[in-house]
Amino acid sequence: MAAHNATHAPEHAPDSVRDREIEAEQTHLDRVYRRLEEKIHEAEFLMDDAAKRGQVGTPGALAERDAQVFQAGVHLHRLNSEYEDFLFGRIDLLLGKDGKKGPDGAFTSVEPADGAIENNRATIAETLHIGRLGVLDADYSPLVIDWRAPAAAPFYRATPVAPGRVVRRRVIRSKGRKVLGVEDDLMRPEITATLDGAELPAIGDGALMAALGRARSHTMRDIVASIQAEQDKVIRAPAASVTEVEGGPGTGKTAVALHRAAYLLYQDRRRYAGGILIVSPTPLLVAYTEGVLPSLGEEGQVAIRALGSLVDGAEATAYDPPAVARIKGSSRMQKLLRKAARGALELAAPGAQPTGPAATTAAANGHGSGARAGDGAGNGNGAGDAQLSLDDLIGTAGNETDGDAAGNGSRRRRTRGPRPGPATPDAGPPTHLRVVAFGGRIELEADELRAIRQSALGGTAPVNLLRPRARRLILDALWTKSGAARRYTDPELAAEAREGFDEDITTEPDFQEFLDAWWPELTPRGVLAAMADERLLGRWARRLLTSREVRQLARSLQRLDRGGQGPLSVHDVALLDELQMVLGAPMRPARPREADPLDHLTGLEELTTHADRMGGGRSRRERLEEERTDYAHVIVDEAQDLTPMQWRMVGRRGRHATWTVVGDPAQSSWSDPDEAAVARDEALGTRPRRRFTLTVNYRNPAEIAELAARVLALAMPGMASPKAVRSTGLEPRFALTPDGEGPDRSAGDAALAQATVAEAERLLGEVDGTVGVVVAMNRRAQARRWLAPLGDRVVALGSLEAKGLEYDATLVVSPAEIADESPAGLRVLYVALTRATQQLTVLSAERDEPDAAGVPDLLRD
Ligand SMILES: Nc1ncnc2c1ncn2[C@@H]1O[C@H](COP(=O)(O)OP(=O)(O)OP(=O)(O)O)[C@@H](O)[C@H]1O
Repeated sequence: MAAHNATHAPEHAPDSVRDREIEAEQTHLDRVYRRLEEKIHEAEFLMDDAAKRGQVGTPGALAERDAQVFQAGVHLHRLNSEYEDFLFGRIDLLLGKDGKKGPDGAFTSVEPADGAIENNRATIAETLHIGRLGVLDADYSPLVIDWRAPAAAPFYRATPVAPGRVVRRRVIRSKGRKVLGVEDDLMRPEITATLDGAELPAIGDGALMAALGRARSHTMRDIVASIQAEQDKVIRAPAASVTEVEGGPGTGKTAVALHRAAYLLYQDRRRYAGGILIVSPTPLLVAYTEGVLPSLGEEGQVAIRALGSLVDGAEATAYDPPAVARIKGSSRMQKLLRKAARGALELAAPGAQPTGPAATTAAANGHGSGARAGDGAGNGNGAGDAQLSLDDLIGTAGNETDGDAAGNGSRRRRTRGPRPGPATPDAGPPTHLRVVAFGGRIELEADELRAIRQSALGGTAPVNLLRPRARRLILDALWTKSGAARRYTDPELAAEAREGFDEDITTEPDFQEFLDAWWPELTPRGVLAAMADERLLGRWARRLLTSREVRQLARSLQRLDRGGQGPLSVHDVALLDELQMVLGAPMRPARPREADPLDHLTGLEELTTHADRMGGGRSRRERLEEERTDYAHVIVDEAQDLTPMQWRMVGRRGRHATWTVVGDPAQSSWSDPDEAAVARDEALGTRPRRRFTLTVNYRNPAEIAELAARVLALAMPGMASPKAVRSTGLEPRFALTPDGEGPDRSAGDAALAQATVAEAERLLGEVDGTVGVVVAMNRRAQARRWLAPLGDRVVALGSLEAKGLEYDATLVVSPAEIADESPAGLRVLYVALTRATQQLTVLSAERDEPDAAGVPDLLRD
């Protein structure tokens, strides 16, 4: 049921009635604030009392005290927060069918009692006020119902078709403690209802329209006062599975996703506090939306992260052209990265931790080891032939030899030349290992070392975690070559001798250096940097990428230095995450994923809980961070844009999670949706799925939606566009600019700049709020320069950056340029055309082939 005809806006009531109704709501709000003040005093007393009780008591009592302090603190913090509209709704209801009340004091029945309406007349039996938090009066009657409580559901769900008990739904607008206005929707316009003997009046034009008409700012507002029925179903859907939501532009997918997070926290705070991750496509969308949850009273409980900052220490700042993005996002990268990680081992330095030099030479003093080995083999049992003397231990790199050191059996550390610094890729890994033991040399040559490496790499375990296995294989090989095993008939003695042998070798710093160089600890950034070498990449990418793709990929990675430092793209970040898995050691977030609610409480920052004190010295924050490499619920916004590699990255964060996935295939900027669908299925696993579709466009006026639908028909023939909920009577405007692609490109650009600025200025004069100017990605920087003088109400955006955002007015510059950017260009253009809440201007260059009216070819009927 479409929301725009789901509510009946009432006739205008006279001002005196309006004033009286506002006055009535003011009286209620005053009562609520008086009660809140009482609650604040109670909370303060509780905290004071708890602090006085100090450290005394049993562990159980202390834990209980901590819990009390925590609860009181959270409550206090919330009550003290300045909400613009703490109380925002009211429903007037008929008597319930069974007359039963729930724990919040409200009737539970959805349906009215038989006989509640007679001859189209009825009496209001219950009035509920809805707010951001529940507040009970001293006698436990509900003063305000939390918007997420079951009793509040009819506020969102009731429609004239299925009104249930609701007669009138009212949205109350307030600022601080002052009620500013009310907007009513009648769910049963055909009946005359009375409240306390007086007829129930209806005020205003309907809450939804009032909300939609407001000017947009740089941050998104919550929609708690006007959530529509189809949206409410998604918000309150059970969390036990995967909730998939599709809907066109402006249908409220992002808004619904955010409100769902708040709802889940309300439903099961113990499970979800700090454990919900919202993945957003861009930092711009994160910045736009991150104020919504705090406005719903959920400060610091949900991690909202952009795809480019999901990984420890990485922050995407660079942009990959579509062809490169396509390679990096493709699931072929999985295999390629595994090969690259294994291949990087051969390079000694790329990917190696830059700690410690590679062992290109080595010598050991052998004292401790020789003595110990001797003790073990000789002393105890007189097995004279067991004189193990580990004299020297040498690893060599390249063609460097250590004949002297090996030959003279010196027990002193040799004097060396300057030790090598951190290994460079050119140095290569050591190719020999030489140990002098039992007075003779034991050597492992290049092919033997290679065979050992191959054998160690045989499994699927992470490369860095295979090092101990490789070390063991080396020791086995050295022991076998020493022939020592043959000298022992007694297995116990043999084992003892072997133990001594191993210990002597492994405690030598030079052996450690050899290992560091031969099996370096690889880092994701290092491996990525190694892939910038086209020749190596070509080897690793055999049968996976074409030679053209190899060239494109290698070039794009050349913006990183050898350690892998340098600007990363959003696609590189997913590769780093994959490499982290291939190499081993789980990623940790750089920043805390969630703020500890305790930190927000004035005066409580210093407080430690009993659990903290018992927690082995780790802070509460540290424990929370550790717990949250895996989330309890993952919400993916703009899911249509995730590449296969990004799905893998996000999937790893929700292995045990339930999911909410919202998106619109028609807005996908990823070129191969089928490949992404496979990766998405893998990430979501076999959990049952619940699907919802949102059908009403709350953002664009019908005039703009209609124009965008023409591009939708080209981009995704047959796909239905959502129904616009309102119309402004303002048709989109078409403007022309001289061609930007002529022989003198700079002259063309100057003309484009002039036209862009002029149109943006015109729009600034037309709307109160923001103006978004959308250009092709490669014009981003240019457009920012052009528009900088116009102030911060104007924002210049590359086409891919516009995702999810909205502006009062939008200027789309050269649709053809945007559409030609990538194979998904038409869908990206569809996104650009659906950003405006009020006015749209399309500026064409010659490339757009505009007609006489200035309408570009792509947008003609
Ligand atoms: N029930 C509602 N009441 C008031 N405003 C609403 C409602 N639903 C959505 N909106 C508003 O409509 C606009 C579009 O919502 P939102 O950005 O969530 O849509 P979307 O489906 O994510 O769009 P897109 O796919 O284009 O990113 C926002 O300004 C949002 O606040």
